[in-house]
Amino acid sequence: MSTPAPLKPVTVPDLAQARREGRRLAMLTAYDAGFARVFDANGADIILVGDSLGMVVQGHDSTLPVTVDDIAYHVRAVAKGLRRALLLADLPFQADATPERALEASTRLLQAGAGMVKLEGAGPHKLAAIRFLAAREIPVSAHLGLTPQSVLRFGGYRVQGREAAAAAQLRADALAVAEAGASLLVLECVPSALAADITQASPIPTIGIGAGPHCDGQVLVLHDVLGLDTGHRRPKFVKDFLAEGGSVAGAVRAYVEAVRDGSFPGAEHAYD
Ligand SMILES: Nc1nc(=O)c2c([nH]1)NC[C@@H]1CN(c3ccc(C(=O)N[C@@H](CCC(=O)O)C(=O)O)cc3)CN21
Ligand SMILES: CC(C)C(=O)C(=O)O
Ligand SMILES: [Mg+2]
Repeated sequence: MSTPAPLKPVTVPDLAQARREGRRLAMLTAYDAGFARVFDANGADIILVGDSLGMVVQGHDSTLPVTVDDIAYHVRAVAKGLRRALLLADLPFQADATPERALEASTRLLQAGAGMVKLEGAGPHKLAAIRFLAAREIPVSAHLGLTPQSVLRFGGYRVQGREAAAAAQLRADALAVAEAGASLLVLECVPSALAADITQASPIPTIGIGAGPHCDGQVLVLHDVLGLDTGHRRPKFVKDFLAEGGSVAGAVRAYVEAVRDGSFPGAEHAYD
């Protein structure tokens, strides 16, 4: 019996380095130490404690009920399972309503074990929060396109950026979040051509979910990568990797491999 070789943990600068080297990033959500451990051991680069937990763990039909306490609880659990992957934590609904609230929530999440926080949108308050956090040594990921915390305004979970004006706004927002200091950008449910254009224009790496194959990485929710029925409508962009992987570990290996070699997402998982 030998102890496993020490793993080099994924750091924030590694994200930009991966993009420069053309290595795609594979990200998954996890909510507990058990899954986090298996995801980490099988190659996931980033583990997200997403506010999607409101839907897939708590059973709500939106992410709005999730609190900072909820995210912090799951961050503590997930952190115990990680050796290599970067731990990203969502700022839940209204935790980013003011820069001061965002700083307090983010500090708690970093102290609970996260390495970066993510917030949705690029409105004036959101850009101010990104700027405030980045200036205070808190790595930030932005999240644009279908931002689930905007579900009441959107009137449902709809593809974003289909019209020319909306696409131009999204492109401008992507540049603005990077300028404000974000180090990563999640693009959710946008047409593939728009995500490709934004990825090319963006100074920071992009991670797609329902954003086609031309992003610098991909993310899926744990339940979706394993084909679980969550009781909610199954989005077009998900793929059940358990079928081909044969086990949870095998599913993660298949997902990571497919992201790295560019075979996932296929045209059937994208919007045009
Ligand atoms: N299990 C799960 N997976 C997710 O990816 C996810 C969650 N839960 N909860 C939080 C948000 C909500 N998300 C969603 C939910 C529904 C659609 C959806 O039904 N999309 C339609 C688009 C219809 C259209 O405008 O054309 C689809 O058919 O894919 C997309 C993203 C993504 N996030
Ligand atoms: C789907 C991803 C990007 C997310 O924000 C979440 O899981 O909450
Ligand atoms: Mg989220």
